[in-house]
Formats: sequence, structure tokens, C-alpha cells
Amino acid sequence: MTQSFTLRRPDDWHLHLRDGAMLHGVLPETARHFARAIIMPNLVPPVVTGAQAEAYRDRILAALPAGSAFEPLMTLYLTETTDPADVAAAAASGLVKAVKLYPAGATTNSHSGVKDFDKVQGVLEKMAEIGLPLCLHGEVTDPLVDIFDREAVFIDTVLDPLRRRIPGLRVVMEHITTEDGVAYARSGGDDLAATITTHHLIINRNHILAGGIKPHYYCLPVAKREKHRLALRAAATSGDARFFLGTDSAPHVDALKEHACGCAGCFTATNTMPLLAHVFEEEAALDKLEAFTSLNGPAFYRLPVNETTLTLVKHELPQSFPEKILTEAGPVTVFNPGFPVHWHVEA
Ligand SMILES: NC(=O)N[C@@H](CC(=O)O)C(=O)O
Ligand SMILES: [Zn+2]
Ligand SMILES: [Zn+2]
Repeated sequence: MTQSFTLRRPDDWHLHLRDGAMLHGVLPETARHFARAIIMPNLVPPVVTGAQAEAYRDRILAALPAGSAFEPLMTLYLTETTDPADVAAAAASGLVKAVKLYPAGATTNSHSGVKDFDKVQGVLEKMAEIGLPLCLHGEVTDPLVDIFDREAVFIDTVLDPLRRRIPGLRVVMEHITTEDGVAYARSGGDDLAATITTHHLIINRNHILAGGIKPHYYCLPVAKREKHRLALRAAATSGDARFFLGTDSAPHVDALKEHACGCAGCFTATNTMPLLAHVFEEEAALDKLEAFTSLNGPAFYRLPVNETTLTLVKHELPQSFPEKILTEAGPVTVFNPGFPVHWHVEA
């Protein structure tokens, strides 16, 4: 017997669309299921100014499949020379919905990020004043800190002091991967939230490293021990308004993933919704899926919820997904959960 489940159309609160041929290849994958997405600004060169965000938004809209109502929600890449007035103007016009902070060197295309947090104090104060959220890649970059500890150390040494220094700053802890991240997000008020990816609900570090190295499971922050994955599952399926979906779907062509120095990023845009239905059903929490994908994010970003819906159907036989999508930049491997998935989005 098939089972079906309808929810308000989801949004993705952390998405990489890239540019050019890659943008054209991956955008339809997200636009098929999601109404809106927060678009990450880590292009080369990064999207720093309001004018650059507007031009990037226009390239995204031009690349949309005909008839798609998908709405890109733009962000600015915070640098040490970002102008608070430019940020305020881009937010006031409705163009920009958040500012993204990458600690310099923390992840893909983050070299223009922040080294000295004192230099961005003025922008962050302006953001607190106008209520514009700061999205954070929360990992320290100190080579002496173990890569599996970088998120927890960031919370203690950077995030908590930053929030004390700038009261009222609205912060999204992006792609949390640890029980420490879950606990810190829970400790905040309504000025603090956290996104959780699809893949971090499914894999732990063994998936990357045991039985041969699996480059398509490598992303940043890197997946941690099983107890952390379980903490993320508990948070995502709790219904707690501070947790919502940010897929961090981050396409890289296979040639750069299957490489001596492979890029970080999992591509989940294609099958995220069926995978989440699987995970939430396993946790006996299908009734909390809509909060995670479609309600908590808009509430934090102070945007209306979507009026259209999406229907997920559970079939008796496992459903198939493309192993790769073919873009003009090259093939991109779709995240493989490693188990049969019976859920499918109704066409
Ligand atoms: N998550 C990743 O592993 N990679 C992202 C960058 C990021 O979100 O940290 C990318 O842009 O490829
Ligand atoms: Zn990141
Ligand atoms: Zn990302």
C-alpha cells in the first residue's frame, strides 16, 4: 500500500548554486521541490556588495526553468572591508536576507573571509540594529585544533564571546554537526537558530573513512562520531523552532571530488526531500517534518510561509535517483544514502 504525506512547500536555508554552467545544471534540482533558498555567496570572486548580489540574483533568475516560481534569497559575503551602509541599503531594499561570515580559510572559497573579528564589529552592530541575520560557518581554522573539534572550539572561543559583545545580533549557526552545536543553539533565545543538513542526519565519520575513503561523503564541517549524528537527528525531529533545514547542497564536479586533494561538499539537492521523509519516519516524527523544512525557517527569517504544497509518496518498491547529474561543467554525483529509499516526491 502506498502512503502519502503533504506539507507546505519546503525552503532550503543554506544552498550553493555556484555560477555559469554549474548554476544552470544544479538550479533545476532545487527549484523542482523548494520554493526559496538562502543562496551562499562564496563564488570566486565572492558576492560582497549589494550590487554584486543583485547581479547574481539576476543570473539565477535567468537560469531558472520556464514557469518556475523559485525565489533566491540573497546573502552578502562578509569581509573585513564590508561597508555597513551598503549592507543596510541591501537589506532595506529587500534584496539581501542575511550576511555570511566565513572565518578565513575555514572552507571552500573562504580566503576572503574574516581573520580579525574586531574589523567587522561595526557591520555586526549595524546588523543587530536592523535585525539582519548573520549566518556563520562555525569552525576555527587554527591548524593546531583537531578538525573534529573545530566546531566545538569555535562555539566557546568565537561565537559565544561574539554574541556577548553584540547583544541582539541574530545568528544562524550553519550546518551544525555536533551535540555541542545542538546544545548551544538550545541555550539561546529567539535570536539564535541552527541549520542542519540532510547528509549530517545520515552519515557519521565512518561513512567517510571506513572500508576505503569516500570522497563524496567529505564535506565541511566534516561528519563526526555517531553520538553527534544522533543528537542532530533528535534536534531536527523535535519540532523545536530553532532548528531548520539548510541542505548545504554543495556541488563540485566529480573530477575535483575524486582527486588527491578533493573538494569539500555533498550534493543533496536532488533527493533531499525523500531522504528527509525516510529519516523522519525512522524517528517516528513525520509530523515534525513540515516544521523542519517549511515553518521554522520562515519564522526565524521573518518571512511568510509558502502557500503551495509538496506531496511525498511512499512506494512499496525502493525508488531510484540519478547517480549523477550531468552539467556542462561536468558530472556531479548525487548523495547516496547507502540504503533503499521508498519515498518519492509526487510529480
Ligand atoms: N560544505 C562544504 O563542504 N562546502 C561548501 C562550503 C561550506 O558550506 O562550508 C562549498 O561551497 O563547497
Ligand atoms: Zn560552511
Ligand atoms: Zn555551505
